[in-house]
Amino acid sequence: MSKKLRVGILGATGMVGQRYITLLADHPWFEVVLVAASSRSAGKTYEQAVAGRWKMDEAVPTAVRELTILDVNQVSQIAKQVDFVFSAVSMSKDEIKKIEETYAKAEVPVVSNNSAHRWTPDVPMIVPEINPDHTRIIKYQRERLGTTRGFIAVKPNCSIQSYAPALSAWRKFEPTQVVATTYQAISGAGKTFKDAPEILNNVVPFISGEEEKSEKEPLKIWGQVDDQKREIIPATSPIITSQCLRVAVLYGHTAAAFVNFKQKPTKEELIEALENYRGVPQELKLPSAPAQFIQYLTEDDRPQVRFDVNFENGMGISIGRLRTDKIFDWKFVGLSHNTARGAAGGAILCAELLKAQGYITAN
Ligand SMILES: N[C@@H](CC=O)C(=O)O
Repeated sequence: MSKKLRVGILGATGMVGQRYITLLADHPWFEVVLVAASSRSAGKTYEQAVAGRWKMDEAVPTAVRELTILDVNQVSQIAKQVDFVFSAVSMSKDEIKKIEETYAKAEVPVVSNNSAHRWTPDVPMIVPEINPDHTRIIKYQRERLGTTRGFIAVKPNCSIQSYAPALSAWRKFEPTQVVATTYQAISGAGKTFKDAPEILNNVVPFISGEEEKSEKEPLKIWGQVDDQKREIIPATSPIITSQCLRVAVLYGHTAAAFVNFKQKPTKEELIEALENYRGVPQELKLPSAPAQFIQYLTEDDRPQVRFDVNFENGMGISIGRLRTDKIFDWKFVGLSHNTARGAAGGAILCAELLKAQGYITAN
């Protein structure tokens, strides 16, 4: 068996960092050898640093308990010890942009959960089933950064994962207009019910920056690599408008969506397109790839967070309630796991794709 790639987690103590740690505990290709966080946690063991703030159901994996946390700003020291890093650092957007680029320039591939670089034109924003070919922009990014190994790749916001996969499966029917209302879990804000008592018996109709991300990010994912401009040119349709609400759910973002199409597909055609949607992760059988990317549920009261959020270990998308509408052509409800597919799990699948394509290698 070939040696595992050495991974560092930047921002290892936060909720997304903790999810990386648990999802990577028995990963066949990657081994967490380094954990980094802010200077407040640096010098502590991982177990000490997360004591009293560990939010996962699983115990802290034995292999990382005794790792000493490094300061994320110790870039050259960290660069020597890893083959690549996952970034879930919590800083201002400008600081994140800068530190992720510093790692890339230190020849460390960075797979990021943060939004800071999502609109950097030569940074691919990847959902491996949808736009695996966008990774070819990395050669231009490396030329700009002056690197041979280092680069930045990002995953999109968790809010889009409940409806963008269905719209991707339906691209051939040319969606023109989409309304998507999301009902987002509190873990998306890094909280549990213990930290967020204000959400009980409540719906909060505002999540900062979320609606813009929900409307724009799918367009970059459906865009094209322009070899002349050396950037990814976003698609111009469909027009998406969205409202994002925080609800009293721990894990699972639900979307209620309406769609108009240029072509006029039947319900059977739409369901068939969902169920047969396969991508490179399924073809290559990447370790975190769901066998079935999208399931269609026929029961009137599904998808439900309680029953469906863990479909395919939280890496599959559940769609249901597809029906015609008085104003739009079709409406449907979608559900995705926001910290698995929507955050750390999506980034791990992205890193698996990058390894399979030869962009992440042993240093
Ligand atoms: N911003 C999201 C998290 C997704 O990445 C949320 O607040 O739910």
